Amino acid sequence: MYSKPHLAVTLGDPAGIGPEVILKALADQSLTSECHITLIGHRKILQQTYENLHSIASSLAIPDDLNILEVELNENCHKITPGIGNIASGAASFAYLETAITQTLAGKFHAIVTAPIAKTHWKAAGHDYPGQTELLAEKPGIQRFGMLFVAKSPHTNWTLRTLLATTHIPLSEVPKALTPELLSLKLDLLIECLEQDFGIKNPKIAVAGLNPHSGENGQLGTEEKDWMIDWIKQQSDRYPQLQLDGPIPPDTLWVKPGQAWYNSATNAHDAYLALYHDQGLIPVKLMAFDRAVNTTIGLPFIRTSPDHGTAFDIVGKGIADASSMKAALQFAIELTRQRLHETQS
Ligand SMILES: NC(=O)c1ccc[n+]([C@@H]2O[C@H](COP(=O)([O-])OP(=O)(O)OC[C@H]3O[C@@H](n4cnc5c(N)ncnc54)[C@H](O)[C@@H]3O)[C@@H](O)[C@H]2O)c1
Ligand SMILES: N[C@H](C(=O)O)[C@H](O)COP(=O)(O)O
Repeated sequence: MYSKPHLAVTLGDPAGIGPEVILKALADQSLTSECHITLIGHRKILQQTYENLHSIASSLAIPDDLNILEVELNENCHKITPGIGNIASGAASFAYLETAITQTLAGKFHAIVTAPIAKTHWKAAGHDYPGQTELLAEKPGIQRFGMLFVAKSPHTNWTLRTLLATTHIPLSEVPKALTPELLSLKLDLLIECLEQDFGIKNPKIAVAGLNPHSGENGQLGTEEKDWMIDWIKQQSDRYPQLQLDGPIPPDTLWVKPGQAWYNSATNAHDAYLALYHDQGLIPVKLMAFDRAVNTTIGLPFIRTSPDHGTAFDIVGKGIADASSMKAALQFAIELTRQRLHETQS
C-alpha cells in the first residue's frame, strides 16, 4: 500500500483567477478523493472568492472544508483587490510559493501545484524572477531544469510534450542564448524525464529550427548551418537508441502534432524541443489551452501548474475554466504515485 499523494497547492496571485480555479477544481470529489491537499495562502482570500462567486459560478468547494496553511505576511490582505494585481498581491504570491517550496523540501508534501502569478507584481514587490520556475529551481540549488508542457488529446488520447529550450527572455536574446551546451542540457533532461515519468525508453524527439525554413541553407539565417545540424548529428551518435529529427522548419514542425491531436498519431514524435517560448507555446495553447499542464523537470520534487495566467480581465465573473488546474492536480497525483511506487518497489 502506498500513502496518498499529499499536494501543496499555492493560491498564486490572490487578485487573479487562481483562487477561483482552485475552488472549482476542488469541488470535484473524484480528484480530491485521490489525494490530500494543503492550500498555501490565506483563507480570507478563498472566503472572499467564494462569497463573490457562489451565486454565479458552477460548483465551488467551501473554504471552511479545506485544509489551509496560512502564510504570514507583512503586507495586508485587505490591500488586495480582485482583478487588480499590485505589490501586495505580488508579495503574497511570492510568499505562498516560498512557503510551499520550504515545506516540500522539508518533506511535508510530495508535490507542489502552483496557481498562476504575475511576474510584473513579483517584480514590483522586489522579487525579480522571470517566473515561478526559476524560484522553484533556485531554492533547492538546481541549475539543470526545464519547462515542459504536457497535454493529452481528448480526441485521440495522444500526448503532446513540448520542452522549451529558452523561456522568459526577450526574443532578441534568443539566438545568443541558444548554444550546443544549452540544447544538450535540455535534451538530456528531456530523455531522462521521458523515461522516468512516461516510461518511454527509446523516444522519438523532434528539434525545431530557429529560422524560417530552418535557414534555407544559410540564406534565411545561419544558426542551423553554423552549428545546429552538426549538433543533431553528434547527439544522434551520443544516443544511438534515440530517433532525433531536426532542425525541422518551425512552421511545419507542428503539422504532425496537429494531426496526432485531432485525428491519429501517425508519425508524431514523443516530444518536441522548441527553441523559444512562443515557438513552443503557440501550438500548445492553440490545441490545448483548456488542458495543458506546465511541469518543471529536473527538480528534487514534483511541480505542476495550469498553462494559463492570472487572467485579471475575467476575475469575479465566475467564468474561469478550471480544466487546466484540474489537469495539473491530476498530473501531480499520477507523478507522485509513480515515484512512490518506484521508491517502494
Ligand atoms: N504559470 C504562471 O504563473 C503563468 C502562466 C502564464 C502567464 N502568467 C502571467 O499571467 C499574467 C497574464 O498573462 P496573459 O494575459 O498573457 O495570459 P492569461 O492566460 O492570464 O490570459 C490570456 C487570455 O486567456 C483568458 N484566460 C486565461 N485563463 C483562463 C481560464 N482558466 N478560463 C477562461 N479564460 C482564461 C484570459 O481571460 C485572457 O483573455 C502575466 O503576468 C503572466 O506573466 C503566469
Ligand atoms: N511560460 C509559461 C506560460 O506561458 O504558461 C508560464 O509563464 C510559466 O511560468 P512559471 O515559470 O511561473 O511557471
